[in-house]
Amino acid sequence: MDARFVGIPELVEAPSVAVVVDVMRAFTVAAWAFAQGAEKIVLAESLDDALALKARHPDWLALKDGPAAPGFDLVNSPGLLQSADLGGRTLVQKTTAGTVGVLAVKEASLVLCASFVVAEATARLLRARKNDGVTFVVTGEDGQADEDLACAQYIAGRTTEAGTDAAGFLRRAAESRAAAELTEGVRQGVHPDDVALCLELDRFPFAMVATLEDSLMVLRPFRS
Ligand SMILES: O=C(O)[C@H](CS(=O)(=O)O)OP(=O)(O)O
Ligand SMILES: [Mg+2]
Repeated sequence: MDARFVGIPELVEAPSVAVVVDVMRAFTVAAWAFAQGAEKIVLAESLDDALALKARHPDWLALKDGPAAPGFDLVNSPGLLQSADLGGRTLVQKTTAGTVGVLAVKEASLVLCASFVVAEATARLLRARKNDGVTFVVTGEDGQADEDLACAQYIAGRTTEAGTDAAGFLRRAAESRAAAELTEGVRQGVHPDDVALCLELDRFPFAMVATLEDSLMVLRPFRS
């Protein structure tokens, strides 16, 4: 498998297969939402779009990163989501990096959203698909976020070599700028357990696949 690692600004044309990685925190949060029972997550283009979708579907829950805001029900924190009952619910998610990365590759034939908590399930799906080339979208810091790059490189390694050791990749994520900002209170809408929850390798057995449904990008868990 030929693995390419790119930031969002480098996405000039849609790849065939894209794995969009956001460890801290969008796709750790998405996985937790499914673990808490959510049926699907609609990835919104903007905060206004998220609120408009919720207005059209009053039973949907809107989630954003940063501080809580009027009209939004949830923030982008795995620690805060852990106690939410999301059974059967649809979420609308809008974040700074993760959801933007997915919308940039919505024309791809296969779009996976990934983080360490679904790493092996993501690699398993890629192994089963036997793709020649996979584009990993490193969503944070215009492709420089080391927590996302480390996770992408780990998943690429697991896809081709089952024995890839996670320790060094997890260490890089733990030492990343994002981890420091979450720990030091630079970012808002944070639970004290967020960094640790983002570093839980293979916490969940499912991958996450995003598909276009009626012109919306919709994320669902995929159990192989
Ligand atoms: O919620 C997050 O950690 C970040 C946003 S920010 O860097 O705190 O503004 O969003 P994400 O898209 O999950 O990287
Ligand atoms: Mg991030």
